[in-house]
Amino acid sequence: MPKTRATKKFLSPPSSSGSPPASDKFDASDKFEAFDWTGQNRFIVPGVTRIQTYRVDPSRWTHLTSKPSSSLPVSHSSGSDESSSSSSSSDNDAMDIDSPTRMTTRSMTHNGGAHTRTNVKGGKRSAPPPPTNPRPTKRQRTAASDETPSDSSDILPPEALPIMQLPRNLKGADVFCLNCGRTPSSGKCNINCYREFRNTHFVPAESKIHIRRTAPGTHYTGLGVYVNSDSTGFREGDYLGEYLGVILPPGAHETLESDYVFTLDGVIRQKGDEGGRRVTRSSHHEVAPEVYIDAAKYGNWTRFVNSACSPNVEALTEQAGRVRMVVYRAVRAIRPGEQLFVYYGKGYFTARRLKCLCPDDSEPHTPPEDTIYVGGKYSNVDDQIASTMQELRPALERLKRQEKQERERRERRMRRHRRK
Ligand SMILES: C[S@@+](CC[C@H](N)C(=O)[O-])C[C@H]1O[C@@H](n2cnc3c(N)ncnc32)[C@H](O)[C@@H]1O
Repeated sequence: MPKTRATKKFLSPPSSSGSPPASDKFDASDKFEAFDWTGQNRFIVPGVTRIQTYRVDPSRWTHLTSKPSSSLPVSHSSGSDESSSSSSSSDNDAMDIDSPTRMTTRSMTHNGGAHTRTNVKGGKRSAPPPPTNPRPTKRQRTAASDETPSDSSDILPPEALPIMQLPRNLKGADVFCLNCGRTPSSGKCNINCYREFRNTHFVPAESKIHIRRTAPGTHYTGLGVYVNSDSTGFREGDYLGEYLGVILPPGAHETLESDYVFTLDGVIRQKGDEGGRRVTRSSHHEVAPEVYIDAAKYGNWTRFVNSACSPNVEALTEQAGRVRMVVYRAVRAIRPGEQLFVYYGKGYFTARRLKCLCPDDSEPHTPPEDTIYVGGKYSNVDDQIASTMQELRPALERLKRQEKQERERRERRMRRHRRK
C-alpha cells in the first residue's frame, strides 16, 4: 500500500496566540452551527455518521477576545504532567466533542501544514519549507479577523483541490486507491471509496476525546484535545480524524493571518487537470500545487490539537478514491487522559516568534531545527524533499516513457493512415 506523509507547515506571520482566552466558560447559549467542511454544504461526508464540523460562532469569538481574562476555574499541572491534569479536569472545563453547542475557541490566526501520503507506490512525501510570509497589510489583518465566512470567491468549489484528477497513465502498481486498491483511473474507484475509507478505517475518535484548556501558566497553549479518561484510548496506527477546513486557492495562504492552515502537498497530475476537472488535453505532467486547508473558521476537533516535539499523533495525507485528505493518526498507543499532540515544526514557531511550550521540555524552547516529524522520527526537511523527489523520479520517468511510446504509436497510425 503506498504511503505518503503530509507535512504540517505553518506559514503565517507571528501571532499572539500564546495568551489565554478571555473567558473559559462555555454555556449552552454558545452557538456553533454544523457545516460541511467547505462551508458550502456540499462536501463529502454523507454516510459518515460521527463526523461533525463546526463553524465557530463569530459573535462568541469576538466576545472571547475582547473580554479581559477571567480566573480559571480548574487548575492543571503544567507541561509534562498532561495526562494527570487531563483526568483531573472538571466537566465545566471540558467540551465534549459531541456537544457542538459547547465548543468554542480563541481568536487565533495561524497557518499549518500536514504530512503527505501519495498515490505513487512507496511514495513518501514531505513538503518544502514554508515560505516566510510578509507582515500582513491592514487590509489582510482586517480580512483575517472578519467575522463572516471568507468571500466565496476565496474558496474553491468543494470538488476542486481535494479531489484531484490523477494522471491517467499512472497505472497498475503506481496508483492505488487506499480503500479499494484499484487505480482511480480505472473508473471503478470513486467517491464511495473515500466514504468507505472513512467508515472502515477511522476509529470513532470523537466519542473518545474532549477539548479543554491546557494547563495555565508557562505551558499554557490554549485549548487542547484530550483522550477521555473513561475511554480505552487509541492504539498505534489508529486513524483519529480528518483535518477539515476551508480549501484555500493556491497562494491565498500567503495573505492570510491564520494559525490553522495545513498544507497538503502536491501530487503528480496531468497538466490541465484543474480541480479534478479536465480542462485541456496535454501530454505534460507536473506536480500539482499544494493545497491549503484553513480551519480558522470551519473545521473540526483536529484544529485544537497542539504541538509537541515528541508527538503522539502524526498528520498524513491520504488518498482514497480521488480524494486527498489530511488525516491524524496515532503514532503510538495513547492512553486515556493524555493530550493529543502533533508536531508543527520549527517554522511555525519561528514565524510567530513563539517558543514551543510543549511538555517535552520544562522550559519554553525552540523545536528541533528544520525538521518534520515523519514516520515516527524527525527528519531534516531538505533531506525529506530530496528523498521524495528521488521516490517520484521513477514514476515521472515512466510517465515520460509512456508518453513517448504513445506519441510514437500515434505517429505510426497517422503514417499508416496517410499511406492508405
Ligand atoms: C492549531 S492551534 C491549536 C489549538 C489552540 N491551542 C487553540 O486553543 O485553539 C495552534 C495554536 O495553539 C498554540 N500552541 C499549540 N501548540 C503549542 C506549543 N507547543 N507551544 C506553544 N503554543 C502552542 C499556539 O498558540 C498555536 O498558535
